Amino acid sequence: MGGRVNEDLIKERRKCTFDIKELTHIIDCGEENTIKRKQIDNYILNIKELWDDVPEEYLSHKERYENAIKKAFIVLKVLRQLHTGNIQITDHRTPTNVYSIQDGIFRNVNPLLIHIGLFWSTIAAQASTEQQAEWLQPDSSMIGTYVQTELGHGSFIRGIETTATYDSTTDEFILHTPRLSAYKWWPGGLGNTANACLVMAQLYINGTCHGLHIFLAQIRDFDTHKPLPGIKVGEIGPKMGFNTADNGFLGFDNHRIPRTNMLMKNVQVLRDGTYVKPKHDKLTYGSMLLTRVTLISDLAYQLSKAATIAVRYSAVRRQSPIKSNEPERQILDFVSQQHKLFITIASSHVYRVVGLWMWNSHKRVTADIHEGNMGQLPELHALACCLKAISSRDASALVEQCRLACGGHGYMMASNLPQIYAYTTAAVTYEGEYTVLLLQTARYLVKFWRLAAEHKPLPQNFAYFEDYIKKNFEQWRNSPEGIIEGFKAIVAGKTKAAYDTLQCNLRNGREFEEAWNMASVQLTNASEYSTISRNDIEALQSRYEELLALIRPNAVGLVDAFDIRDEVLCSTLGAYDGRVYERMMEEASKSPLNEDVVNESFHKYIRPVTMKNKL
Ligand SMILES: CCCCCCCC/C=C\CCCCCCCCCCCCCC(=O)SCCNC(=O)CCNC(=O)[C@H](O)C(C)(C)COP(=O)(O)OP(=O)(O)OC[C@H]1O[C@@H](n2cnc3c(N)ncnc32)[C@H](O)[C@@H]1OP(=O)(O)O
Ligand SMILES: Cc1cc2nc3c(=O)[nH]c(=O)nc-3n(C[C@H](O)[C@H](O)[C@H](O)COP(=O)(O)OP(=O)(O)OC[C@H]3O[C@@H](n4cnc5c(N)ncnc54)[C@H](O)[C@@H]3O)c2cc1C
Repeated sequence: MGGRVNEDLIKERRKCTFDIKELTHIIDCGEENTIKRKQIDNYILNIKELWDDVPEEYLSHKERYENAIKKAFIVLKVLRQLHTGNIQITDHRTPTNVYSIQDGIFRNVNPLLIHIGLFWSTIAAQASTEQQAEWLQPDSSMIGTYVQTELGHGSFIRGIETTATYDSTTDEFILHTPRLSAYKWWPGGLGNTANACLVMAQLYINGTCHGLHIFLAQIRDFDTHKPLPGIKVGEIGPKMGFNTADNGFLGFDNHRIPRTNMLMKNVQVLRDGTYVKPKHDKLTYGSMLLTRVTLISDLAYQLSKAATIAVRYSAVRRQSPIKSNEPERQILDFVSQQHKLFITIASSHVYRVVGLWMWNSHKRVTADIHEGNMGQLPELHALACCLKAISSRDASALVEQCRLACGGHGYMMASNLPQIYAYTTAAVTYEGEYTVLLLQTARYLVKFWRLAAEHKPLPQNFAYFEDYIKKNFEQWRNSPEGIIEGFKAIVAGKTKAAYDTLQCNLRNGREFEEAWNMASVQLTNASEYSTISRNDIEALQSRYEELLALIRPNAVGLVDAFDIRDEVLCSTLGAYDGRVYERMMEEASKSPLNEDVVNESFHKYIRPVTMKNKL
């Protein structure tokens, strides 16, 4: 759409006091990455077949999927060309995320997300060298997905009921779904797209259960795409979001696969049925760990999208004067609006930095695991659980806050904020539900509190537990370092309170698991345990208000620095030129309800009633 840039946005950009490009390079982890990202954006944006004339909200459930799958395979082809062509992507999961352009292409989810993001990466991480050589061919016919959750079990995966029973007479595993609750339910791409999958199932050898293992199973014919005999597969129906992802269900009726289809890098079943244990029995959960780490950066990116839309809109939107004799003000001038929006910008930066840090930690710990050293895995798991849980919860709350900050127009699908919210809030549940993951972190913290309480040696990371017990905490200091000390006190105080409740429940004769359940609200909530006083809180509050005023002139510059193209933002409210009302009117004109001046329902249903007595 042509036209001049909104005057208020022009003024905002002139006011900015820092170099926007420099911040973009920092966000991208270097100018080189910015250049690479822009090259890829331009390359993909020039593929005309990837862009729709009709907004996808007007398509049916079936049409949405068909449109998305058409685009997904164009994107897959591009990806393969990019990997072999002039523009090299070496590490597609880096938090700089050159893949962000897909948000614009799909306005929803790539139906091949799990194929690319989980299926291939699980094979790469958990299959033996020989299996990888066979399965990871660039021209493979396999379109796969990651099949773990069942109708009856998602969080408590030890409860999974699908079985893989070794038959040594034929050298095969028999995959079986014993009852309705054991049907696989949810995997992305399973409904219509995938012809293969990685299945999490309970391994049985000679009547002994060895727990959960991952198996590669073909489920549809590579040529006809019909389900193989013994496979019942389909799509689960419309959801709050993710409607282009054809999430599916799957049941096995004694479906046979070769023994060599169990992922055997860390654990093996030999020809005679001998079971060779892994070095750590949670290595099978490795894909969940990696996805939790990756998600932190993805959620930071979703926050930057929501902030960009809401800040630009707030600079363009004028409503109400502050003083009655003045003209109406940009809504960005209201301090309460700044509070809603600037925290979203800040949170995006926080989770971007933390996501990068976690990404590097994951790389380091994985390298250690390759060398046989599992020592850092529990800490990484505890951190990934907590950070995935809070980043998803914060991100969905803040995206919703940005939507509300755009008033009624934020409720329009054309603002794209409802879609970003639906996408973001799903992350609170998938890949480990919020509370369930927080309880994993609590379990880790309580373990170290017990050591502290028993005056046993603690790792350096937990020295602050000892400080808390010895009352070595400093008085509150109103500074970044002081705030960190305050948080340490809160964690220590909260862990102590939960631990004490746990001990009290145990003393009262409860079994540990029951006592844990009773303490679980305390184990997941945070309270104020620091030495902060009422005066300190008031000082912090006024410092915060001063900072809002300092950020205000740079607000548009800060979101411009995220450098998200209009084609990715897909928002009438958030486009770079700020021509909000023109874009809204243009989008409205695409509604099929505007095709006829008088809709035919008038003649069928309305007129017979309203004109009844007059005919
Ligand atoms: C150009 C365009 C291109 C487009 C291309 C697209 C490509 C995109 C690529 C990348 C972009 C990425 C963007 C990211 C977006 C991603 C979107 C994702 C979409 C949706 C995916 C959803 C997938 C799923 O949901 S899969 C299913 C996930 N399910 C879960 O997470 C289940 C949760 N439950 C559990 O994990 C477990 O049950 C549990 C951990 C809660 C408990 O397990 P348990 O009962 O076996 O254990 P215990 O509680 O008894 O604990 C025992 C012991 O083990 C430790 N433990 C547990 N887990 C782990 C672990 N993972 N690692 C290490 N240790 C572990 C635990 O701490 C205990 O230790 P103790 O010492 O205390 O005994
Ligand atoms: C959009 C989307 C995509 C998905 N994609 C995939 C996929 O590709 N592959 C796949 O395998 N799965 C997928 N899933 C499934 C997802 O991983 C699970 O839904 C998720 O792990 C939560 O499990 P659940 O549904 O069993 O929830 P539940 O565990 O039934 O949660 C319900 C409630 O019970 C509480 N609860 C459960 N256990 C405990 C406990 N021990 N202590 C305290 N409270 C507890 C929870 O906190 C929650 O409040 C997807 C889900 C969604 C929404």
